[in-house]
Amino acid sequence: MPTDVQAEAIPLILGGGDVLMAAETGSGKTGAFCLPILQIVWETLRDFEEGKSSKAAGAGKTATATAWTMSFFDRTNALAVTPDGLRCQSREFKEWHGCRATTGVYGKAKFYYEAIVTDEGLCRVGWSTQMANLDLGTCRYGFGFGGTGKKSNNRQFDDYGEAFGKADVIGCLLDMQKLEISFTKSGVPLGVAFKIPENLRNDTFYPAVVLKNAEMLFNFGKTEFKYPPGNGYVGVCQAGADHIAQNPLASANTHAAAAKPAPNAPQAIIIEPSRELAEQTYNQIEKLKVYLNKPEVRPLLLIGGVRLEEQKSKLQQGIHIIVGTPGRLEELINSGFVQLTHCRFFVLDEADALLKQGYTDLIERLHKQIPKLTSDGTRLQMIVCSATLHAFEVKKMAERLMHFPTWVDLKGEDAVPETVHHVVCLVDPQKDNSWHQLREALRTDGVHDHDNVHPTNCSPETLSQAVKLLKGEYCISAIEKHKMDRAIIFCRTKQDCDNLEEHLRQRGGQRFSCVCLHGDRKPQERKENLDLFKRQQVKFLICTDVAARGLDITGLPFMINITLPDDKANYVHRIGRVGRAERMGLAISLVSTVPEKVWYHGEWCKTRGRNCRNTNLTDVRGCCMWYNEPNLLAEVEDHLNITIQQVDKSLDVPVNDFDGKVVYGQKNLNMGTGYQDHVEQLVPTVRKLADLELQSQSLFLKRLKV
Ligand SMILES: Nc1ncnc2c1ncn2[C@@H]1O[C@H](COP(=O)(O)OP(=O)(O)OP(=O)(O)O)[C@@H](O)[C@H]1O
Repeated sequence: MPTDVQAEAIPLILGGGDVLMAAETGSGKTGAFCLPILQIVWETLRDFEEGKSSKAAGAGKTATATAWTMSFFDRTNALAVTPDGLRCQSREFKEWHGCRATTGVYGKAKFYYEAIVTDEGLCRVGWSTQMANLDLGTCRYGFGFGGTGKKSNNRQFDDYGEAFGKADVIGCLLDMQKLEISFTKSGVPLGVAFKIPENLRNDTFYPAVVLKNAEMLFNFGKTEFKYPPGNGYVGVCQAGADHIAQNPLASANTHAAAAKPAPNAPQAIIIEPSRELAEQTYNQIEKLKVYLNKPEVRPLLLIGGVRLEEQKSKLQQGIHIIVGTPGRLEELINSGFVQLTHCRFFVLDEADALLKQGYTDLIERLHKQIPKLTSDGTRLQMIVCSATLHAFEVKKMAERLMHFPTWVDLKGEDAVPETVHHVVCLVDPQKDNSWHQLREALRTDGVHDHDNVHPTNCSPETLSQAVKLLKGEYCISAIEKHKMDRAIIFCRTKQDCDNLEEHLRQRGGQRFSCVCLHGDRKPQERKENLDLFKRQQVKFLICTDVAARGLDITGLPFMINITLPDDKANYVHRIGRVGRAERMGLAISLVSTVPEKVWYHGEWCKTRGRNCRNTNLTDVRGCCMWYNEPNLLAEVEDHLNITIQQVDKSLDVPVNDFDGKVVYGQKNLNMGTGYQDHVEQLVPTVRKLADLELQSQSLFLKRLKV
């Protein structure tokens, strides 16, 4: 059974659309893009084998040109054309992007079409010959009328008619008898704009448009014109066969690069923000592809930490889908080891993380290099997903790069799945003074090594140090209280992870067996540690935000936040490591009531934190800051529009707020709609309704008789 997001997104992707997929953690987004991609890639491979090289699966079917549309081919790269070929859009703010129609007209007759302005922005529309450049009106062969009330030909911009904008209908008239071009605005004639030079008398004229952050809809006469011009003009659609010519640049054949892809030219590129996620998605593809054989779909994982030679040799053997992290991927593309000629799917998983990690330029560079149409005429599809997709940067990127994307957004802005119970435990060193005499205290991050911290003074530094010590104790209490034998534990820094690992091992030995996953551990160790945890050979995985997103650990019951994440979106991702695939999960966040002084190594820190002891604050280019968790908590609550349940030091999770019968890590049998005995439950109510209906109808009939 598909999950909700899969039921929505898979048909859209199979149908050729660009999709922005925003659904809760653990809701099956990976399958939602891997399944349709595998299907289409496999179909395309099969067609190649059968010699049908240009069968356009999915998007391509609708995208092939019908007689009168704007061309998918004869256009500049940032101009998008809808699959029906009747709407053009460009979201470029700085440059003009243009397009010509698939068909043109010639000979002694009068022709007409309408262009409707459907958005704000700048438009210029009109006629051009094959010789014209796509920036309509800037050469001798293009004749345009612009929204600012100017006509232009050969870069000469003169006042004409009046300005036009959103919702206006521009009629474009071509009189090849008198050799005149004129325009109307919402039915009002604006007079002759251009005299067509005699030397162009026998040329074919094509409808043409150029846009700057704007959108226009075209009617070539297939549907009724809003303002039929009369006076002998015919819609271009209705022009006779002896008056029309195909635009030679409007056919896919003109782009016929080698139809069969080179071995190193994948059909899909999937970018992930971390090695672990890339590997997980790659494994998912490996699992799903077993249902598709002959031809075999070959995925390849491209991540740092793996020998380049190994990856290059795999590329030469032939690959179809690449899953990778941004750096390694770009390296191999730039050095020519990956070709983009046949890439028809460009997927950004955890897109907001990729953008926040500073990969915006890299993504744009890659997108620019990928042909918007493959050699067999299929349009590039872009799929972007995350549980926290409603970020400003994502929306901006979607506007720039995506082609009329559809949002699959089942629960609106960032939401926490019902399967995740999440609570906060306040750590208050002023109320809880157990830190005064701890015997086996956690080794802390050393921020206060040179401060005068002592239980007898209540300085901010002392309280901050106390919080660090208490959190080590609370973590153990949480584990013991909930008899956790499997949990993922998030710390803020790599050093905090290492210290907690040492603490748990010292305090519990095998009972608290644990491993770390963070950026300072070697790739091989990261992989081994994650595997150990997934195979349940260790109980606890201690990690930084490198593991906050996407990691899918079957039936993981518990998660502990030692500190709230700096980025509020990561709260959703961190707690989403539990409560996946309908299983229940409990997430406990330890939140300090007082400010905690923590490390923050900015770009000015020469060693980027390694052996750094600069405890000055960041405002004087030091490497520490005061972390204010109550504020962070308020931000998270505000973002999610909820109040997170608080529990006290006992870490009792109230059964009234959550269903006490829940077993974390298992599916909740009490959840759902109770459809099993749904009918029986409703029988008495339906019967009662039927009786009432009968009574009311009888009353009505009786009244009629009276
Ligand atoms: N149709 C399905 N039926 C049952 N289980 C499924 C289905 N689709 C996916 N799953 C399982 O659900 C779990 C979560 O899926 P996935 O990792 O794709 O979630 P996600 O939406 O990407 O979450 P995140 O936002 O945390 O990355 C996986 O274990 C996956 O195998």
